[in-house]
Amino acid sequence: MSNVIILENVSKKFGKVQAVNNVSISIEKGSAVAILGPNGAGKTTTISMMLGLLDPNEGKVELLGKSPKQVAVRNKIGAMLQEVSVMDMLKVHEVLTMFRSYYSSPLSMEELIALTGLEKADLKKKADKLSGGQKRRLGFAIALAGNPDVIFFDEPTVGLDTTARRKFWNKVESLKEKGKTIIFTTHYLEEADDFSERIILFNNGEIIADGEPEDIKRNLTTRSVSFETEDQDAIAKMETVDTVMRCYEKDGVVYVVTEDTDFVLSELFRLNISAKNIRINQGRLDDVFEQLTGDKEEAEAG
Ligand SMILES: Nc1ncnc2c1ncn2[C@@H]1O[C@H](COP(=O)(O)OP(=O)(O)OP(=O)(O)O)[C@@H](O)[C@H]1O
Repeated sequence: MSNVIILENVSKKFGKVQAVNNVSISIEKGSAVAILGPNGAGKTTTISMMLGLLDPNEGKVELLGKSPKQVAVRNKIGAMLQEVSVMDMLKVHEVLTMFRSYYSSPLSMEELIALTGLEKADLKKKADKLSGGQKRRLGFAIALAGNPDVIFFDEPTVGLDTTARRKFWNKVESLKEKGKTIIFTTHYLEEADDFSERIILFNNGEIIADGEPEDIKRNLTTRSVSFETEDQDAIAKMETVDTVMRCYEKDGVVYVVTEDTDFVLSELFRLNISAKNIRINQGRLDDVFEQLTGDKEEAEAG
């Protein structure tokens, strides 16, 4: 399969801040990729370089085999970025007509409405009179105006309620089915897990994990054995077991964090700890994320 985006050893500095550090990424045509990471990890900077909106200090960026700045490339991409500034005095249908005119084979107004969930009544409103959710839909429609092959979304669902979020992702699913390549950043791990087949996890300007959501979860999260027990010494006993990383109690349940849940289970029986409701828990990606954010805050606090 061909790559639509290639970043080779790309770095970007803002003054002394190393926003992106020696990042290499190839993205295949037709894939849906989530760029995930805590605040300030370098996600927006990376997307901006993919789009040719920022120049890297080092490294090479190719979009559809060319420089992202070429008009022929721009004609085939669409982007919904965090700050949408549209001409406020214009009505929604005027904004869309204007954007459609920039492209050689734009989507029809009807298709744009159907794909983005804009209501017919919204079209007559002035852009600055739209609600937050409606503005997002307009941003979405602007991104799709040129019927792009590659679509970028930078935190597209921030501030949307659950229903609006679900509707947005249903629409994105339909774009995926049409074979579009989709790249999005998000803070919502659930979204990355549900709507991408690949997660690229950023931290401090570097890629710290890249793979299928399942693999990322398996590799980055730790598993645990949990159980309920009357045994007051259960934690002390389990802490002596090989492979156990830590033990703690929460809401009356003892958690034993380990990479080898089979071994911990056998030790639980060997040590004669009377336990009920025994479970094996796959760690959650949210925990990894919280840990990364926590590490960063600790580092910043000195
Ligand atoms: N124009 C700029 N000038 C100076 N520093 C910048 C600029 N843009 C980004 N940075 C810095 O570069 C780093 C990466 O920022 P970036 O916006 O790429 O992160 P992010 O992962 O998108 O974060 P968020 O999730 O908060 O949007 C941060 O330390 C940020 O403060």
